[in-house]
Amino acid sequence: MMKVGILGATGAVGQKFIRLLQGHPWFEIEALGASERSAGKKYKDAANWIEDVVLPEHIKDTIVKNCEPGEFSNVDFVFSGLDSSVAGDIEKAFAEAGIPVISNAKNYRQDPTVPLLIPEINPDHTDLIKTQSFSKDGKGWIVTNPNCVAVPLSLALKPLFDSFGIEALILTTMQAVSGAGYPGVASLDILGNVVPFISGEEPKVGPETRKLLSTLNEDSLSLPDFDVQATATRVPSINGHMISATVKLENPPADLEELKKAYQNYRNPVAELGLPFSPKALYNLHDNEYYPQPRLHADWENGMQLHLGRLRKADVFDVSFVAMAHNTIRGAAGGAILNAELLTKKGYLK
Ligand SMILES: NC(=O)C1=CN([C@@H]2O[C@H](COP(=O)(O)OP(=O)(O)OC[C@H]3O[C@@H](n4cnc5c(N)ncnc54)[C@H](OP(=O)(O)O)[C@@H]3O)[C@@H](O)[C@H]2O)C=CC1
Ligand SMILES: N[C@@H](CC(=O)OP(=O)(O)O)C(=O)O
Repeated sequence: MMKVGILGATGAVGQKFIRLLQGHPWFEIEALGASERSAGKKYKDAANWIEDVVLPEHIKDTIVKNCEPGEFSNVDFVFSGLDSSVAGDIEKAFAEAGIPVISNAKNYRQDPTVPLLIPEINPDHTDLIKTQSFSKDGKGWIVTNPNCVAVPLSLALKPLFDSFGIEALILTTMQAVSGAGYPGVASLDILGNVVPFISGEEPKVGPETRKLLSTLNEDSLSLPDFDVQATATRVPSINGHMISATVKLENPPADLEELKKAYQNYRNPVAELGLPFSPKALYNLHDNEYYPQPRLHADWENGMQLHLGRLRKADVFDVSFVAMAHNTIRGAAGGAILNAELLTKKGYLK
């Protein structure tokens, strides 16, 4: 068993890590960290537990630590669910101290030496770790998972990108309230309502999607140059970010059957590795035109599946679809755990 620490353990994503790591066959929680507001307290007193399962007994009385590397000397690596206002400095300090960091925060996603990782899309990007110089002995490094919209979007685009090439896309997101953390969006803003803007969200979607779909040559990435126009909205669903997208392709398919085949024939590059958090079926192609729906489908395959619906030839551009995935599982903590599993199989974590 590897011993793991969780930075930002009291937050929405930190709590999801605690929940998802219960009974994990390879990783066990050794240490929990948060701000100085929480440090020194028992976890049950520091965190406002919002998961819909009982707070695990052995976590309740664990004393929360400050997020300082010296307090995490017993761990093999840390997951970070830190607020991005502090994640940059803290994650760097851990990597410099020789502790690998598997992060959810946005701070290092565009660093050219840091893998922005989705195992089913770009598992070879893990080799960028060798180009990092956080710690002299190479033991400390950072790997990030993408924004919770870039995750379902890139998964939905990958088979299209490989089969037909992408020229441009236009998308609108419908993002669940859990994406804003806790307490998040004020109830008077979101109940019975839609808010047509999420601060800072739209500019991340294009660059992260292009990095995920880039090719690793030697020790640097060569990025595709398709344009992305995103509109990010907040809707009153609890979990599951939905995206409506229309895509212009370089070589459009002849018909809908050829389009569907691109998904059906997509070879998941990590399918054979036996990673515990891998969904059995990566893509769920819904034929029912009323699906996918966040409330019905976000939890399928333990929240790790990508749901696709309304797949059709478009009137404007070439292809339209709706994509949906669980934002705090596939788009955050679950995605990070899957990343750690891949990094274990590849020998980066031991
Ligand atoms: N929610 C989502 O769907 C997704 C979130 N993310 C990213 O994950 C991260 C966490 O998000 P979320 O859980 O929603 O945020 P929360 O606000 O719920 O949690 C933030 C965490 O950071 C800790 N923290 C804040 N300030 C400090 C500090 N100065 N030193 C140490 N720890 C500190 C908090 O501790 P304390 O309780 O003591 O204040 C808390 O544990 C963010 O970077 C977010 O952008 C990524 C993908 C999806
Ligand atoms: N901004 C996302 C959640 C998030 O934290 O994104 P990022 O990890 O890119 O900061 C949302 O509101 O749904």
